[in-house]
Amino acid sequence: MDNLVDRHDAAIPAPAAPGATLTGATRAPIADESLTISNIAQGRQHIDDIDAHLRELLATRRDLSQQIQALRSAEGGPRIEHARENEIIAVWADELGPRGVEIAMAVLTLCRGAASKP
Ligand SMILES: C=C(O[C@@H]1C=C(C(=O)O)C=C[C@H]1O)C(=O)O
Repeated sequence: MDNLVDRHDAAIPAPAAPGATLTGATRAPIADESLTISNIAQGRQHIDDIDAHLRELLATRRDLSQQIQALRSAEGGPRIEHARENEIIAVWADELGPRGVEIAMAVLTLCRGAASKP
């Protein structure tokens, strides 16, 4: 996968090539770093790093989601599975409340496109 940390111009990058394997984190987990800051610029650098990490995770999540959707479609199933999505949304809601629901919905829309009308 591209080095997304240096791609501040990028929106959500293209998914990894089909068949690409997950090799784990490419940098030290942010949680291991000291997040005590001594100035605004340093705090903003941490935030930029976290945002880049989030975008990288989202690209990987979207790729996995699209593979699952393709496998289900190939078996004649629906692309979208509402029961599974409700489980995901509930976890985000438990952790973060109404804003968690909004984030979960945005993540799902990113990963599976717009839900078709019933
Ligand atoms: C990835 C899946 O397919 C769709 C996408 C989901 C997702 O991006 O999390 C969840 C449910 C489905 O609507 C799945 O069923 O797990």
